[in-house]
Amino acid sequence: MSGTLVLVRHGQSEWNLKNLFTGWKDPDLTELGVKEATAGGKALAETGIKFDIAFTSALTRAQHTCKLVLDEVGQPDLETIRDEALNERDYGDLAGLNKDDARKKWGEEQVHIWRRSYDVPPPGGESLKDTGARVWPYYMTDILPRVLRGEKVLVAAHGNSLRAMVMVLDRMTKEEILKLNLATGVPMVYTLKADSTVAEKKILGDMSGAH
Ligand SMILES: O=C(O)[C@@H](CO)OP(=O)(O)O
Repeated sequence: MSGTLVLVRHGQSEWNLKNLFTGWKDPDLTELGVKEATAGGKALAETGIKFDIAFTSALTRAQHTCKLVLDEVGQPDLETIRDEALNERDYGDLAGLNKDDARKKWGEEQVHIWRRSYDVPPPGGESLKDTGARVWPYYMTDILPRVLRGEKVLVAAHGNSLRAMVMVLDRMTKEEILKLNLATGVPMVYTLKADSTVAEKKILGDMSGAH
C-alpha cells in the first residue's frame, strides 16, 4: 500500500523579504508569503487530496504555512504535530545578518558554501549534514512509517530541513544538493513504494525562480 508525502516550504517570511539569514529566529510570513502558502494549498486542493496528519516545525512561519494549506484543502482542524527536528538549519552567528553584507564581508563563494554545501557549517551553526542528523531520524521514526501504512502526510517546513529530506528521497549526491533550491509555497508530492523509495514525484508549481 503506497502512501503520499507532501513537502512544502513555508511562504516568504519577513526576514526573507529583508534578505536576512534567519535559521532558528522566528519571523512570521509576509503578505506575499501568505499568498504563496495559500496558492500551494489551492494547488493541493485541486488534486482532491485529504491528509491523515500534518507535521511542521517549532517555528511560526512553517506553522502558519501549514495552517493556510490545511484551510485550503478543507481540513482546518487536522491533527498537526510540531517538532523542532523539522526546524530550519541553525544559522549560528550569521542569523540576523544581511546576506548581501555577508557576501561583501566574506565573498560570494564562501557565503554560497555556507548556504548550500553539504558539510561546511556556517560559523556557530549547522551544515546541511548537521541538519540532516536531526531531520533524518525524525523522518524515519515519525513520518515514514505513516506513509508506508498508506497515510497521506503533509510536512510544512523550511528550505534546508526540506533539502535534507529531498536529498535522501531523490538520492542526490553532495554535489547535486549544492544546486538545489526550493521555492516557497510550492508543494512537492511524493508517492512512495513499500521499500520507501520514490514511485512518483510531482511538483505543483514553479521551482525555477527559487534561490
Ligand atoms: O535564512 C535562512 O534561514 C534560509 C532560508 O530562508 O536561508 P538560505 O536560503 O540561506 O538557506
